[in-house]
Amino acid sequence: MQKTKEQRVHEVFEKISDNYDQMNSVISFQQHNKWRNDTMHKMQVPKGAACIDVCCGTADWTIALGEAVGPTGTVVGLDFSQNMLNVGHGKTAHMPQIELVQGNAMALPYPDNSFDFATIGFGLRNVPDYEQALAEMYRVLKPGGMIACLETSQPESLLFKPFFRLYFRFIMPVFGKMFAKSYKEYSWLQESAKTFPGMRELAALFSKVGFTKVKFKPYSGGAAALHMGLKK
Ligand SMILES: C[S@@+](CC[C@H](N)C(=O)[O-])C[C@H]1O[C@@H](n2cnc3c(N)ncnc32)[C@H](O)[C@@H]1O
Repeated sequence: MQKTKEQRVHEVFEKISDNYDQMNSVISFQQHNKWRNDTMHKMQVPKGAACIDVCCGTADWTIALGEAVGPTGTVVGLDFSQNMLNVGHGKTAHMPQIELVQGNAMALPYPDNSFDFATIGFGLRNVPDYEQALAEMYRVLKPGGMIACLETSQPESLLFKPFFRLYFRFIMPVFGKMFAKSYKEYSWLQESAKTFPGMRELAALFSKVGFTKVKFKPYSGGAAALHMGLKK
């Protein structure tokens, strides 16, 4: 029987967890830290806030949120890959405000109106239904709560387009092979990036789910983009 997208993605991340952090720096040329720092600056997360970081992986964004909310706040990092979470546990043991939870982005195990901020970093393109995952984040946010999504995007400049296509098709999987001996797994990353909606299309999906004041910002020529919005 053919595997579903969800099963395939789960296998990929269970397998590459040990090398993920190192690979992430290499394939984004360290840019992912800059993108996240800029996003955190825009979010202005106050001390004491309640946050959820969906598809948290090895917990880098979860940690940034944990630092922002301080000891009086709470941050849930949620991911369906126990191996990715295990790497995250090692990095968050000294931060009691962080709880790492195994769960599915398609059905968040929290009541409506639970969080002030919901983030998803390079996770949305991996889920089987983007709209359902965004609707779940909308549901668990409190009214006035903020969503921030960092994801690969489609460069809009004609100059960049062919470069990105070549990079994703040929260069990124070779990095994968060199560092993680997982050529096949990293091919998945390029495959999912290729079919992910462009910035404007994704912004329209945010609005469709109910978010207001939807804004987006391209990073690195549109290799990635930040989308933000508020729950009514
Ligand atoms: C590319 S990693 C991103 C990790 C982290 N947010 C970061 O920026 O480094 C994508 C993560 O999404 C998780 N994931 C994919 N589909 C999921 C789902 N349906 N529910 C929960 N986690 C999921 C994977 O296990 C993986 O850890």
